[in-house]
Amino acid sequence: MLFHVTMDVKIPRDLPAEERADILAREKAYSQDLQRRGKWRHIWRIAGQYANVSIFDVQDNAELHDILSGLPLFPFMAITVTPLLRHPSAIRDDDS
Ligand SMILES: O=C(O)CC1=CCC(=O)O1
Repeated sequence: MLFHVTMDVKIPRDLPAEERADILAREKAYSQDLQRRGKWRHIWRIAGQYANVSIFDVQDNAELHDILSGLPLFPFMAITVTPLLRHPSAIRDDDS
């Protein structure tokens, strides 16, 4: 199942710099592992915002929930999930 996910990041300004750096490093490693495993298909920065648009390819809602709630930045993000399905006019074979 494919999901479009928007993550809007809001890290508190008073979070100690060391803690912030540690969370960001863990977030990057977590994301890149999921990308290598084909679960996190796309990640795009939204221009001008500390936010991203991502496409996830997972078994079901529960797997997506587990992945998103395991994000090191999860406590500091507003997340919006939109389920996707193949459009009948799509011509690319790898879109479903
Ligand atoms: O910077 C972001 O958009 C938040 C984020 C998600 C995965 C990652 O590496 O950073």
